[in-house]
Amino acid sequence: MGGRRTKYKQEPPAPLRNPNETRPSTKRLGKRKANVDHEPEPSTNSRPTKKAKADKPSASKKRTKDPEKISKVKPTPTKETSIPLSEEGESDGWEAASDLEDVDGFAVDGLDDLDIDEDDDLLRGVPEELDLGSDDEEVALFPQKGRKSKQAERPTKIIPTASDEDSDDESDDEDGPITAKNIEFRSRALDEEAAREAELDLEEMQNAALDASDDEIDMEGEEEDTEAFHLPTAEERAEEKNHVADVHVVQRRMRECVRILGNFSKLGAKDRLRSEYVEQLVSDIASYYGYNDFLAEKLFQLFPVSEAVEFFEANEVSRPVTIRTNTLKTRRRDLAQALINRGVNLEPIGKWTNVGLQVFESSVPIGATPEYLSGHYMLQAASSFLPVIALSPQPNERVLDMASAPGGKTTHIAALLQNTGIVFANDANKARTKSLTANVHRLGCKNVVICSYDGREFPKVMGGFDRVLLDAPCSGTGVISKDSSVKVNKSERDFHLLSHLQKQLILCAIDSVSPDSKTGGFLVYSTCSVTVDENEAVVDYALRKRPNVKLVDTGLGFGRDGFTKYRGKTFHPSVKLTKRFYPHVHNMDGFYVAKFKVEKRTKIKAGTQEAGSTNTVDGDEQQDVGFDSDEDRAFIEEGKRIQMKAKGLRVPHRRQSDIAGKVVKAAA
Ligand SMILES: C[S@@+](CC[C@H](N)C(=O)[O-])C[C@H]1O[C@@H](n2cnc3c(N)ncnc32)[C@H](O)[C@@H]1O
Repeated sequence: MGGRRTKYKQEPPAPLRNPNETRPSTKRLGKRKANVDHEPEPSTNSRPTKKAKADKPSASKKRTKDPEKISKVKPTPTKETSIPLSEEGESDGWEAASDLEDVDGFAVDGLDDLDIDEDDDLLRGVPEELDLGSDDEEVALFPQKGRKSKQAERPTKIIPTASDEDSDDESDDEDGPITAKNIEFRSRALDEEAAREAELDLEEMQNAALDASDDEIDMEGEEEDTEAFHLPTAEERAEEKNHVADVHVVQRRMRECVRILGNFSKLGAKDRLRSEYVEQLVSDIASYYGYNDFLAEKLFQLFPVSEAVEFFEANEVSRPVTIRTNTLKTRRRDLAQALINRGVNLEPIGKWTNVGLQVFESSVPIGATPEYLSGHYMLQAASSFLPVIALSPQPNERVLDMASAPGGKTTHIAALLQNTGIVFANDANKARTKSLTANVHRLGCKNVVICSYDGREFPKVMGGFDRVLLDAPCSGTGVISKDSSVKVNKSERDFHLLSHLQKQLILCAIDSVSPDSKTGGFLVYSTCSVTVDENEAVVDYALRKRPNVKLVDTGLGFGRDGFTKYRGKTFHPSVKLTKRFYPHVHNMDGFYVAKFKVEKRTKIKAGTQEAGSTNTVDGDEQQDVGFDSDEDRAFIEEGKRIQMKAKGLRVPHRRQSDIAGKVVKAAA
């Protein structure tokens, strides 16, 4: 039996890059699909699963068949054809490009109460990345080819489609192009595929027990390898930092650390601590994938050891290009047919959406087709459909999209409202509302009012909404494959400031929802970040500050449950109802979605409420968001300090220990 030891010995070193060299891009779009409907359990074993093995033949079959499929309709793009998104290879006529230029404007407009002053680079820096986050139309402008990562080779399908499996139904040729006639059939086939996947999952779970006993056997032989592996001492690590690390050495060391940490009591060197292996692994991950040490560690902590590596690997690969059918103008089957006729190879995304299409290859610029220009679809990341599906707006409702530019979700809401009711699409960054306006017009949304307030001004500006979406400004740690600058430009302080802003915004969003709504009374909070500070911690804070809200099921049907415990913090048990999405599990951007039901405020007896809470009055009266608890003091003081400085007043020096202590406490 080939144990792990044998596998590692036989495995030739994978092609590696020098971490100090520019990393060749691994981006190649739309080639891989995976299964969101049946998400795999976190892998703790690097060997291919049985399910994965079973998937392989159909995956390779698909690769060989796709070009033929296209050639029936249009000149065949080569297998290496990337997906042009516009004539020039960038977003021509596509607002996302201008969004990037708007970034500075956003920094000033969006966060001016949040301590922006001239020499506070960090505060300027934070928002610059925020809007790169879940901007829907920023789907990989330049699909590139290059090193195919381990993640890209994973055969697990994340977005299942009918044509991945042969159909028994001879009335529909799954290898043929999607037509108006067969698209219904193929959607049905997705359900069947999902059922088959469920069976495979079950089988895989049953086999896991057998695999575990195999591992025991493998481990015995592996001990020899452990002897050969030397974990550098602190001095050796310091010395190594002075040189360019050999990537082969780094890669082997990462593999060894993962393996040893998987069974530390047996494989760990007797004179070394587990934490030393972890420290080495995090440091190697940071240098190998190009993260700063702080962020590498922060992200590493979210997962079991071997899964963490999968997450980092997945961030090196582009997510599939996906589009959302604008049902105000067309139907998915008609859009699919129109694009197929233009030489686009596409398929429905998965059963969880009836408007999404995944684009595999295209011989035309997907961001400049006549269908695109006439608003038949939005280029939109699959993850970005999720908050609106969770929001589930109903016709004739009054909806607030509190941070809406460039409008991927606003236009989706407008479509679900079928152009009835009203959507207030707000964004603090005035410059970014240009692209929002353009998208609203292009998609033919007639029920949208665009405004530009700081979200923290709601509900003073207006309230009483049936539903509110807060797709919050965030660090973008879920979209690193789109914006790799996040890897190096986020510090601890960024996360504290962001988390604080998100906490302020979520309270304002809650207070903007009408508890008297006949049809709604819901808030959806989402981010394109995977950190707990920006997600569960914010949601938990809202639950504590607003006893009139409760979390409800998102209705999404997939995704990992939110953390209820994390690194010594305990959140409300209902935080489990919130959902996390990961690139390495769902093959979509990292994302977080929470759905709240807002109830009527009740009178709470004096003394039972934290200072700063607003939930002390009956009726409609909306009060200011209180931020006077201990938790907020550090931020308030920091804000005052910066405001004084901006006014030219003499500011007392910031005591380092004070700031670090208070801010860390506040964020805890
Ligand atoms: C993640 S993006 C929103 C993407 C958008 N929902 C979509 O689907 O296209 C976050 C947005 O929040 C905006 N923003 C930042 N701070 C804000 C604030 N205090 N109030 C309102 N909007 C804010 C940014 O300008 C940015 O456009």
